Amino acid sequence: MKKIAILGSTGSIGTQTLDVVRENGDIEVVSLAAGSNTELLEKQVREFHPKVVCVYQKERAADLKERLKDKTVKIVTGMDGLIEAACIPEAEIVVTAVVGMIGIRPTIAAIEAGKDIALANKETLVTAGHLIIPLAKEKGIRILPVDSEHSAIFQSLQGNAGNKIQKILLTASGGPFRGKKQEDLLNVKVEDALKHPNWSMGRKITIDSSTMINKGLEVIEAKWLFDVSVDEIQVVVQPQSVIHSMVEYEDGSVIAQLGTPDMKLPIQYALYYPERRYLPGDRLDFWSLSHLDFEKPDLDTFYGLALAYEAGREGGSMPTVLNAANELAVSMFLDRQITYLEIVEIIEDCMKAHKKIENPSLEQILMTEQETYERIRSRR
Ligand SMILES: NC(=O)C1=CN([C@@H]2O[C@H](COP(=O)(O)OP(=O)(O)OC[C@H]3O[C@@H](n4cnc5c(N)ncnc54)[C@H](OP(=O)(O)O)[C@@H]3O)[C@@H](O)[C@H]2O)C=CC1
Ligand SMILES: CC(=O)[C@@H](O)[C@H](O)COP(=O)(O)O
Ligand SMILES: [Mn+2]
Repeated sequence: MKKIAILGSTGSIGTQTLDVVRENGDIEVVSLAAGSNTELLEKQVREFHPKVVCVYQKERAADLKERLKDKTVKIVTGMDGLIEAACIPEAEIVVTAVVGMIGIRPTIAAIEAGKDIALANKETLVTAGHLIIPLAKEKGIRILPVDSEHSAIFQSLQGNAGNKIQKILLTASGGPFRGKKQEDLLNVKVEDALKHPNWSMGRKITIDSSTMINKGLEVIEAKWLFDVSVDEIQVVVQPQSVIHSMVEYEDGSVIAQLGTPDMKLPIQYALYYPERRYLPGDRLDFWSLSHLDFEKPDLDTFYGLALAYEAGREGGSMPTVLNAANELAVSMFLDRQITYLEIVEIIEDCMKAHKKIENPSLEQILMTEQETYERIRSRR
């Protein structure tokens, strides 16, 4: 039995990971972690019987203890608890499906403890890729991509070890506002931005897709995962989200991975790599799929993507500023404290004001995060 830990088990990726576990029947879940959703954590503990369960918010721990008083499960909380869930000795693979750069410390701790990482939590690699990738190499652990595009690239690289990549073609749906101009986005409501055309996902990433900041984060994520520069990554809008990404080799061959938009595929591929298993669900039907479209991204309207390229080129602490500013701005937009267009305005303002640190330590990354939050809060 393969043994896994799931950080972010109550979210979109976390629950789909548990679907994959349930459908296969040969994976043991040894720890679970979430932020505050004790109701769902209780159900998950009763179904999957982990040894450790973490609820990050300390004020929710008493509720979880009460709910699980008849069960023999260790209940932990806070950052120490999240790290304990990530480092549980039994786990071979840690699925990092928490949202945001809160994932940095447990991911680093899990790598140090020798765990393979099935990585969905892109914000961790965006902000701390320069620490995580060398550490993973040093410890000889695998970082298996879960993000659909990165899984597609990883799949397109199979059997091509040693061959030079000419470029990575990172596909984007274009989000719900594809084809719109800045002036069309003045009055965007939260509900409009949460309508992703193809994927059902958590709220934060869905907003990120609508601004195309998600694609910007993915460019930086791909830079770290595949050891390329951001300028070797070309974003291609593919509105149907059927081509999940592609790799162009130096002989001009382009290898792609295609499929229906279903995150269970990359999750299962990461958990069983290099094995492919049967996955129930819809299949692509090329007789009814009449056409596929391709477009160049509109970097004037979606200039957050251009800012992400800039942050990726600059490196150092700049991607942390991009990411932290986005995390706070998106949560403020979701709380209806700022307008839609202010999300990217805030990111640009924070990046302009930041004095870059070349090779930031973990402490400097977390300090930069706090400084970015303080700058945004002092705007009001
Ligand atoms: N959803 C998708 O299809 C895809 C997601 N990703 C990436 O995967 C990650 C997760 O996304 P998604 O599943 O959509 O997000 P969700 O918002 O659906 O889920 C987030 C999860 O993280 C937990 N969480 C939040 N804060 C903490 C904390 N401080 N400590 C522990 N757990 C915490 C939440 O717990 P609680 O429920 O208690 O708040 C929840 O389980 C993101 O980085 C996203 O970019 C990448 C590709 C596709
Ligand atoms: C499913 C997944 O991996 C998301 O990151 C998805 O790619 C979002 O879609 P867009 O950012 O392309 O709109
Ligand atoms: Mn993606």
